Amino acid sequence: MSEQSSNAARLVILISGRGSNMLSIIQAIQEKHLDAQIAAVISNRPDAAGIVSAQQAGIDTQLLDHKSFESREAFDASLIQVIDRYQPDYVVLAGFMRILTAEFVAHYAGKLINIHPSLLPKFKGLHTHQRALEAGESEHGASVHFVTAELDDGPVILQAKVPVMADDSAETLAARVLEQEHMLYPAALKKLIDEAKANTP
Ligand SMILES: Nc1nc2c(c(=O)[nH]1)N[C@@H](CN(C=O)c1ccc(C(=O)N[C@@H](CCC(=O)O)C(=O)O)cc1)CN2
Ligand SMILES: NCC(=O)N[C@@H]1O[C@H](COP(=O)([O-])[O-])[C@@H](O)[C@H]1O
Repeated sequence: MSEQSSNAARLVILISGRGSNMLSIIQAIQEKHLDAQIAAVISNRPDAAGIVSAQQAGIDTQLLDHKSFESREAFDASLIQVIDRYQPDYVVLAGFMRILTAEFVAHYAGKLINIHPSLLPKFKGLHTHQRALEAGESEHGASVHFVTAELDDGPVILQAKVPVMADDSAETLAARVLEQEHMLYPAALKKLIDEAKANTP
């Protein structure tokens, strides 16, 4: 990774799959659109392709397989121990597919964010694109929000909208939304980081 400023925001990114949103953040940092550094990328799935991508970018990676733990609480407690080694300013969920416990959320209150593929508060949860089509929505999109114990219910930081086309499938709509996500997440992080700097004496 290229050098960042000495006070660059430290990010730990959590993924479960390909990590395309993680890659958009890496690119924004490399192109100096985002004054941040990625301290680590952590996945709950051994097969997450994004882990290889992060390693190729020279970023420290950790695997914490949730299936190796007897409970959600035990997984989350172990995840906190791993994350806290890096002392992040923000914990960034990027295609991370585990519901986090209230204890985990409270531990990172105000610094835990997620990107969700819908215009919250519409379509919380999974299968958002199919649900938007079934609801006859004329527009759809993605939201970056603070994570709370309640699923996909936290304060929205930034949103991006796309039109729903008459011949859209869930796949074509998802692709249009994902294209916007890749601009939205770096923009949302920049907003948070700039606001934090403005509020720092
Ligand atoms: N407490 C919270 N945890 C998480 C939030 C949140 O807002 N509050 N956001 C999600 C991200 N997410 C949608 O944006 C989401 C992720 C996962 C699931 C889900 O049902 N997961 C299942 C397992 C699914 C799988 O492994 O494929 C589960 O955890 O049992 C719903 C929404 C991240 N966490
Ligand atoms: N509930 C969380 C969720 O559905 N996240 C979604 O997973 C997709 C893959 O992300 P990725 O390519 O960054 O891994 C993205 O569309 C993201 O919004």
